[in-house]
Amino acid sequence: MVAPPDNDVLWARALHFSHNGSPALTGVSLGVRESEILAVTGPRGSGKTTLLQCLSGQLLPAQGEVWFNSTPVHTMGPLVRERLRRDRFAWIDPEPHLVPELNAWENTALAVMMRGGGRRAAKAAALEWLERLDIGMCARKRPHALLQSERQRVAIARALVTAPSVLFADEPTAPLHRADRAHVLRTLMAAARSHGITVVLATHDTEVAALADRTVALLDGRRVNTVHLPGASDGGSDTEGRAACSLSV
Ligand SMILES: Nc1ncnc2c1ncn2[C@@H]1O[C@H](COP(=O)(O)OP(=O)(O)OP(=O)(O)O)[C@@H](O)[C@H]1O
Repeated sequence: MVAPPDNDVLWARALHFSHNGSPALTGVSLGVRESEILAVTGPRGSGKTTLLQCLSGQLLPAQGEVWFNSTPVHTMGPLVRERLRRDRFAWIDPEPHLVPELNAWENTALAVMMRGGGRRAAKAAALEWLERLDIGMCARKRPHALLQSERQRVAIARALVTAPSVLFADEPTAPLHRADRAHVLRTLMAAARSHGITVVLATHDTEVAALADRTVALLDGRRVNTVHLPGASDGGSDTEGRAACSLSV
């Protein structure tokens, strides 16, 4: 077992995964650099979600390795992986999954309290993030009283409020309208950049992928190419440089 390169916060080698015998990933390798925003693109069924689930320790690959910093994730037991996900990672689904009995700020603050944060500080951080995502006025509403797009903003606030090391976002703006989508994405990306959060973003939308530093494309569970964005700078053998990008909230 060889440890990953130092500048990769996440690193995967030759991942294979099958869902009930049908292959979803067949030999995918990639590295994600610290504070990088990486878009994983590909058509429906190409393996994007499965790749994010393997990288985040939700699924164990049948073959291959996943490393977070210098820690092997693929050899961790379920409890250690769970703790890693809770303490260092965050996840945004295409559909918001909120606790129906809790209002918007409580749903958001829950992520902080699960990491051991106090209620008062958790509430303050939650309200700040809801405000930043333009849903401060919904803070006391329960999920059933919110629009789908508002619920998704709450889910995004909940993911950002803990300033995770890595944010996995699986089609995070799928339930939003076009205008909403751009604003929420820019907020998400700007927050990630200002807090140094590494983002792995699954999307089949080229406009969304264009906001990332780098794109990795999948087709039928394999990597097919890498798009270099204008401004990518380094020229080594692995030339997937980081594009200059300035976004503000
Ligand atoms: N729980 C599951 N059970 C069986 N097959 C699955 C399951 N999840 C995914 N698959 C299959 O694995 C393959 C990869 O699916 P995956 O969801 O990772 O792709 P994707 O690129 O994220 O697709 P989408 O954009 O539709 O979410 C597909 O063929 C899919 O049908």
